[in-house]
Amino acid sequence: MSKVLVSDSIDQAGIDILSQVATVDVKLGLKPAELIAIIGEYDALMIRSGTRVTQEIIDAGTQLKIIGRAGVGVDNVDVPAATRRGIVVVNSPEGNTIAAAEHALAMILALSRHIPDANASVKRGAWDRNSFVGAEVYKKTLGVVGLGKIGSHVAAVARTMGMKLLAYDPFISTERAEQIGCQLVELDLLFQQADYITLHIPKTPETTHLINATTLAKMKPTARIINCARGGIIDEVALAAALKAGKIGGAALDVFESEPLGESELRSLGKEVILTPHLGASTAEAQVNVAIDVAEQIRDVLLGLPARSAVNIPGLGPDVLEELKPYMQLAETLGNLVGQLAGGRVEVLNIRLQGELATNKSQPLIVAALKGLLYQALRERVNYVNANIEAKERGIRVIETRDASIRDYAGTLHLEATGTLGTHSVTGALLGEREIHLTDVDGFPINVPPSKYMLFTLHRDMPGIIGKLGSLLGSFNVNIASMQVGRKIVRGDAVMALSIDDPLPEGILDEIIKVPGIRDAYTVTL
Ligand SMILES: NC(=O)C1=CN([C@@H]2O[C@H](COP(=O)(O)OP(=O)(O)OC[C@H]3O[C@@H](n4cnc5c(N)ncnc54)[C@H](O)[C@@H]3O)[C@@H](O)[C@H]2O)C=CC1
Ligand SMILES: O=C(O)CCC(=O)C(=O)O
Repeated sequence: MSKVLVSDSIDQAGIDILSQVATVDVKLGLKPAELIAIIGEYDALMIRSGTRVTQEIIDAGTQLKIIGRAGVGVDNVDVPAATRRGIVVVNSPEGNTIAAAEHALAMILALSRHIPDANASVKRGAWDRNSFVGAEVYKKTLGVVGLGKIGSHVAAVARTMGMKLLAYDPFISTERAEQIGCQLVELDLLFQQADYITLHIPKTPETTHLINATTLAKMKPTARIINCARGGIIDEVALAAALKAGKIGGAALDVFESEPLGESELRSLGKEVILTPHLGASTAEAQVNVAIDVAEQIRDVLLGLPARSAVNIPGLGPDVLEELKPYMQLAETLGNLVGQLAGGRVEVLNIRLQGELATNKSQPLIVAALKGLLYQALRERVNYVNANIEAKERGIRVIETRDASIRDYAGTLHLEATGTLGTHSVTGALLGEREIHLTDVDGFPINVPPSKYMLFTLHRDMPGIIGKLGSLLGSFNVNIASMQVGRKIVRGDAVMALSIDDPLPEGILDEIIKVPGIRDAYTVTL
């Protein structure tokens, strides 16, 4: 019989499901070394946010087939390490949506009416009605940053309380925002106009310290900020300083840069600050939902069936998967690339399956391309199962065509996306069995393997331009690993594809497009 280790507190409903197919050991509060010492015995590990599943733990889990996260965020799991070891990582993308949204709404009201401090004062024996005069949310402006599952629910409820809604989400269409009753605006405008700012975004390199001294300075002195998403999106030192100086009105935080919260200025502040110990998902209902959702997936995988919310591998049958695997990777890479070239808010994605890919068997490649396209917005939360639904919810129209007559390689995939940076296209193929190559960018033929950091320019093919770009990158200490120019006619328009060793430093794109002959430049991280 398989063995499952449950190392965080999980609802009994989940344990009951696991017990149908496995011996279940519940061991809470294990130290990393203790977990490393025993994980080798187990086929599956089920966790919440308390256990950090590091590379060492994954390496020690020699029998592990699946890690189940009973919740949304998988940032406490080293997913790439699990993927490398062939371990499926599953989560519950929706089981605690309502709980987290209601916690954010509770924070908005509790902050407005000083409920935690008023309660504490009565319990201390006082009857002080003057210190706790609050503010109404009716007719106030709520700025929702991140209009995904939780943000949308917060917005929908806030609307019924008579709040005016602004939203910032570069990956959501205007139509989708309007359906929820939100006006999509740029972040600066949201910061300037909102009375309440609520964060519902993942923590990514782009969102880390999104709320910092500079952005806090743009807010109203009465603004209240709520973070029930992820610690680290707010610079806590800057927030405490802004609150102390009266530069903003209040803050309610459920998540922290480091959890459990250690020494912090925030603890010393008064009724304008509410702190909860990562309780967003802590409702009886959500805990049953996530426990059942994740336990069922662990059970299925242990029985050799696919998982419905795998964050790192497709929920497809093993035969199809084996055959299509290299092309799935190609489709994902091209989706990610064209999404970044087209900018946010992609409205239309054209996918052409060419050559031997022009058959119905290749259908999963469409999902893989969408997964790649949505990666910048959703990170690990987009998977092969939900990519279609997520794209639909974002108002992305997918047009698929097949052309078996195009046979320059065995099979090629052509993707064209229209977003905030206009329409861009990429084509790719496999060289040999599985080496991905870009064969065309924006209609210009090239032949380069994609790399983690890339720079593309659209320029005029003329003497000296490569040298000038090389020197400019050199002056910013950017090392070029490879470079190729694609052109249709000599001295006409051309595309340059550069692989670089590190991400481009800020501001350099503006300098690049000043180089005479260069019309546009795009940087991507794959
Ligand atoms: N406090 C708690 O206990 C809980 C916290 N969470 C956290 O709440 C957050 C939101 O979760 P969901 O709504 O389920 O996720 P979701 O994936 O449905 O929505 C996230 C939204 O953020 C948007 N986004 C991505 N990058 C952005 C950026 N740079 N600027 C603005 N928008 C951006 C995406 O387009 C997407 O619409 C996550 O960080 C999740 O881990 C989730 C459940 C419980
Ligand atoms: O397990 C928990 O309580 C944390 C929930 C959470 O943050 C998530 O699902 O992303």
